[in-house]
Amino acid sequence: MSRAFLVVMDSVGIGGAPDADQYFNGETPDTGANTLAHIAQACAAGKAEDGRSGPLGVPHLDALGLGAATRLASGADVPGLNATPTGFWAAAQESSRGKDTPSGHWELAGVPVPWDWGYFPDTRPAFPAHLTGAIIASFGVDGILGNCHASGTQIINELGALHMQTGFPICYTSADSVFQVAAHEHSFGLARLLSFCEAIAPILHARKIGRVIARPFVGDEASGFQRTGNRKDFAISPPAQVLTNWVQDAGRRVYAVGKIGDIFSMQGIDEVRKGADDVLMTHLNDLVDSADEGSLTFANFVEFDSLYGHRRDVSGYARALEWFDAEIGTLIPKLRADDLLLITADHGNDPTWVGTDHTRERVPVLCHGLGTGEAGHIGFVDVAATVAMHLGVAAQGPGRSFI
Ligand SMILES: O=P(O)(O)O[C@H]1O[C@H](CO)[C@@H](O)[C@H]1O
Ligand SMILES: [Mn+2]
Ligand SMILES: [Mn+2]
Repeated sequence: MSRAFLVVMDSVGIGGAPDADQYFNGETPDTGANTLAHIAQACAAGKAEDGRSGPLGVPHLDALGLGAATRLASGADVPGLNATPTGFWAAAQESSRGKDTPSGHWELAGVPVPWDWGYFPDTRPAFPAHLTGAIIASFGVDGILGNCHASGTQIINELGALHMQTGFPICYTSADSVFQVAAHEHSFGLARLLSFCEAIAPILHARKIGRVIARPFVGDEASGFQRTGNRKDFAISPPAQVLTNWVQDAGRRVYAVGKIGDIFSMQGIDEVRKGADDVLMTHLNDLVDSADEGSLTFANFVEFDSLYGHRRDVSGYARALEWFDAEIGTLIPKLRADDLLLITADHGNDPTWVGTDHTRERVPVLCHGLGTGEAGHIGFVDVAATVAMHLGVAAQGPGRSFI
């Protein structure tokens, strides 16, 4: 029985979203944002030389169709990515009204978001007084810090010391539908932070805020503060059965690598493997070696987004792409003849753009195991239908298989 490996490169957009003018970083619309093309252009111009050098080197992704998909999506110049694809590729457009991780993943898994997400205004305070009051009461603290839009790494450096003095959690949001809580793992307590976030999640979910995210950190004022790997997302459940349910209901095994379990509130998932991206790559390789016949492995590699996109770090993003590409180059030869490897993304996060938020973009769909060809422009939902078709399980919802 054939197996499928669905791999999301978090935030590796390829520009060209026709509705980008409806999405913003601050006051600036996302029109023209193009994560992959702008990184490739910066590399070719010698402007991404920190820890790497020269044109963007992603030959394995390019051979699958990354350069071709980017040119189709946006017409952009993609220096260094000039391969004639030997994979099967497409450029996918999102219909959900949201440029966040759950919206992108749910739609890739076959279910566009049927509602409008709740957001907090970019004002100070960002949270309405009655919500802040409910949160303070639920936490059993005398106040909160932050109460604004922020970049998570910046705000812990600004408020980490005050947080340790007062014991007040740092609450912040972004252009996404999120309520984030940063607190010190030792002075505040990791278990306390997690139970706190779990307790307030229903209040936020009722307002269609997609996720409450615990953001634990360590360190001190003298040496600086660092976030740890103990982040945890408390997300609204998808509104309908998704690809993972379809596969599991057909009696197949579903493996989640990285934060997929959190994104889908564990719906349809049998086994979770977590860690930093290098650890996740080891898990993915192990699953290529050992995943059950007929199974789905669904993986998310988040560090493109969390370490480099939001931080507007072009060199770092390029290094991550080059690392990922080399890893994929060693993984592909280990796949079985009837395996499908489908590599895609959930939204953009152009590190050359203004602000620190995601960017509305099309995404690449790069397939190994379907021969050579192209599907042109497709929808995110068609990814789920295609994976289901490959596995021989029934698909639901609006997606159409491109095989
Ligand atoms: O700046 P940090 O805390 O990484 O926040 C980012 O992470 C959130 C969830 O992915 C996004 O909404 C974005 O704001
Ligand atoms: Mn994402
Ligand atoms: Mn993000």
